[in-house]
Amino acid sequence: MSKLLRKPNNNETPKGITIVHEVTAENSPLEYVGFKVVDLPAGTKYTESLRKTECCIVALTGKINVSDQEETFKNLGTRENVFEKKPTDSVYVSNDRSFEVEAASDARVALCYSASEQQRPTKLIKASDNGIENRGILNNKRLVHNILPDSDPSANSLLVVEVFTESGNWSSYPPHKHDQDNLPEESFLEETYYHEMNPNQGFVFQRVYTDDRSIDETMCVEHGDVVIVPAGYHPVGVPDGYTSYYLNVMAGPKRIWKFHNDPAHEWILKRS
Ligand SMILES: O=C[C@H](O)[C@@H](O)[C@H](O)CC(=O)O
Repeated sequence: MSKLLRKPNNNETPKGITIVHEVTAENSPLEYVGFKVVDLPAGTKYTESLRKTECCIVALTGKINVSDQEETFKNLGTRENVFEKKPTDSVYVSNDRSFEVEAASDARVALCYSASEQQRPTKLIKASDNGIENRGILNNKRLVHNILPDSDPSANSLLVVEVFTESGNWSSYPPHKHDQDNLPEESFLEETYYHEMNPNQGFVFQRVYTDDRSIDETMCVEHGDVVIVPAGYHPVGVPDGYTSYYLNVMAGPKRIWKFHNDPAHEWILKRS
């Protein structure tokens, strides 16, 4: 199995909380991005103290209350299933702060991390704050919810976005990359994909490849899997009959999303 593909670990804690995924600098090739998926049964609490990292807490499904020990945001979350395709609520918590996530119902939460030195205010990112985009044409149409885009100055290095791709369509397509710290041409952002499928027995194909093919992995990605993108192009193809969801976390030396399309496939954009 590709080293870029992570199956759910489902590590249960004594409190009954399940750490579904945990991607760190220690267990991955990533230096800037960290990622967790946590399942919280109703009534349980997950707490964490951040050091020099910032975190965007995304209420993937269910209802949660989030506190940073100074403010409490109650009744967050808008959906029981991501495929309701409603934007959801998130909370940005900066470095050197602690937070608590309390499950008001059974909940699945994504914790999106990146390096941060300059502490910023905690911020509720309401579902209605998400920038909505219908991106692409023909068979590369997708729905994008910009949760924490580079146009939002709330964070130091973190970018968070979720994408829905319908049956028979491609996304992150034409293939693009952002693995060079070479602005204004391109920015360097590592990336993680957290995937869900509807129906959940489905799969997508995701390829991660570099120009020199030093990385060239084509993966069959299933419901609940994570794909790690340290570098390279990273297109996703969705088989007929299924809908794909993924949550992206990106971070790098500069908080700008400036990607470079694979020249071999950029002609795709010229069709009407
Ligand atoms: O670089 C960003 C990620 O690849 C996705 O968020 C991608 O941009 C989604 C898309 O445009 O299909």
